[in-house]
Amino acid sequence: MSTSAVRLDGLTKQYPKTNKAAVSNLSLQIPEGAVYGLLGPNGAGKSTTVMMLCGLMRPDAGTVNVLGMNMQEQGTEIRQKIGVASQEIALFPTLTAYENLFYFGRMYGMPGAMIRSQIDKYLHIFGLTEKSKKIVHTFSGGMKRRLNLMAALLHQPKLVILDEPTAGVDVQSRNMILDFLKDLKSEGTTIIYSSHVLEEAERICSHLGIIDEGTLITEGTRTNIMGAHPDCQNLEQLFLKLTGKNIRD
Ligand SMILES: Nc1ncnc2c1ncn2[C@@H]1O[C@H](COP(=O)(O)OP(=O)(O)OP(=O)(O)O)[C@@H](O)[C@H]1O
Repeated sequence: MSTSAVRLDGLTKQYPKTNKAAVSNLSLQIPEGAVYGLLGPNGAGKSTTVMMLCGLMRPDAGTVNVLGMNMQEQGTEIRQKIGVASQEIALFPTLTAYENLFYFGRMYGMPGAMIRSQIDKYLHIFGLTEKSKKIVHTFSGGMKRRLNLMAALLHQPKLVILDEPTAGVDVQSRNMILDFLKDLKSEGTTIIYSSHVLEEAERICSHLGIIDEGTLITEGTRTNIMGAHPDCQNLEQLFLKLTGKNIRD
């Protein structure tokens, strides 16, 4: 039996001055080594779930267990072992690419020599070696997105959480990012991937969890979920079948 990289039990969160929980009694398990697509329409509760999973937000009820540790008791340790690339680019625009990455390396508590070798490795993988001394605010959307991802990976986390990792990038950058994620999975890293781009989820995710209105409506391996709905030819059809066609605002 595979072990879980993440286990959420009965997670509930309601924001102040709202009349409905954003996440309601949500339980899910993410096996080690999975690429887990956390999918759902706008306002479904994905970001709220991810923030609780990263220890950035405290649930009203329920427990978060990451890499065998309890978030309430070992939050600091967990945060050092995970990598998070948020949808909002979290870089210093007036620093160079290299300076940005070095800053993140220091934040993770890595020794200087290790930071430098990791930076060199990732600059090469993501095709940014030539741009390492350029100021980030001169970068294209695709370059910023790749750098944002590199900053989340520098310390070789066992669990990587990516929120819309290809938002605003061109086809080439997207392809590079998705190929890289496949390689990362083959090295045994667990990846949580939250996105609205279902073709990408279809391409890279081994497991899916679909949430709507704060509740998990289906979860499992992609093959099993698709197999249970033979009337759906692709993930988009399945998604619309399970979450409906009403527009969410
Ligand atoms: N700070 C907040 N205060 C009040 N309500 C919030 C806050 N943040 C989110 N919500 C509400 O909580 C619910 C879940 O939002 P959340 O951002 O988690 O969904 P999401 O699935 O990530 O959506 P999207 O795909 O649009 O990013 C929504 O109804 C949203 O309006």
